[in-house]
Amino acid sequence: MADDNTLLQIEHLRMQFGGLVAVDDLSFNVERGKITALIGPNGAGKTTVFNCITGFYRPTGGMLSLHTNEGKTFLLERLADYEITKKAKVARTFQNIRLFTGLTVLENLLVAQHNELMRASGMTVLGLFGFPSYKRAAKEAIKKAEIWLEKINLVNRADDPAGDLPYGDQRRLEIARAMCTEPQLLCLDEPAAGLNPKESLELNDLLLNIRDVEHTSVLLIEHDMSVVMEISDHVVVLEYGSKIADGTPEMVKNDPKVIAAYLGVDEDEAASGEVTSGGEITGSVEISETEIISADLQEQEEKRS
Ligand SMILES: Nc1ncnc2c1ncn2[C@@H]1O[C@H](COP(=O)(O)OP(=O)(O)OP(=O)(O)O)[C@@H](O)[C@H]1O
Repeated sequence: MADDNTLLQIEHLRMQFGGLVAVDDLSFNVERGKITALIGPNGAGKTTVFNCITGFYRPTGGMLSLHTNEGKTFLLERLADYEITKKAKVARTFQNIRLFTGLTVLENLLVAQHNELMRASGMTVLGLFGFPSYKRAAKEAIKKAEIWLEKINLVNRADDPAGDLPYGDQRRLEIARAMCTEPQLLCLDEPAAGLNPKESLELNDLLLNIRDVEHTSVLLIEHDMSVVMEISDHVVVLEYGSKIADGTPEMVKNDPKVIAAYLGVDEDEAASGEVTSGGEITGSVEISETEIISADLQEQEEKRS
């Protein structure tokens, strides 16, 4: 059910690749002004859901209704990817960083505003030189870039090539670049992948700022439980393409189905409180964040190398 607080309503989403059902009858809502995390073991279908939302894949079935803050509704499954970005105001980042590494940090933030600048130029070369609207838009673009440079603490590196930045700074720059397009929904695919604990904390601060100051809704795929449990308002858990849990971080963390999915044990075993990921017998079971985090760090290291 959607109400005024629902920004994105996903209903009975299905995505099939030949004989493989990657996402099966998935329904959940992304609330306006909240951080929603989509989690699940490798291959659960998380990135496929993102690809359906952002128009990279045309879903096999289901509806994706985006209700903008201005009261318009867009059926994303019927739009091309560029329309989803431009009209429905959905921005995304990818698992692998996709900055323009040869451009400076500032240029990366300005390129993101290219559409706005072209519109202000009247789409003509003359416009580029003469239109007052273009000059005004250019000034605003620089102002917006400066604001984001400050938010991500990179004012001093504005003129350096983006590719020279440390990994954590590149991740935050990519998010800032997406924010320069003024999205209503920001989709982040594993933003904490490969970050060290200090960089993870900086990422948390940035995402909380995006929610609380920019009032932008965030949907994030994340394996790093220190990020998910710390900043999410709502967590949806997928396993084999289906939803197995949907609730607050606290509810999800203690759900036997989720514990079983992560630890690779039976749900009954998980519910009985007798199994840990190391196979030891204990009196209580909860997803061990440190164990998941260390397993993820190992995986992230492998992805980076
Ligand atoms: N274009 C595609 N063609 C065929 N199969 C695909 C395609 N994209 C994804 N899949 C399959 O769909 C399933 C879900 O993949 P997906 O990448 O969505 O999982 P994920 O939860 O994001 O995994 P991870 O956490 O490892 O990134 C996998 O079995 C994957 O191999």
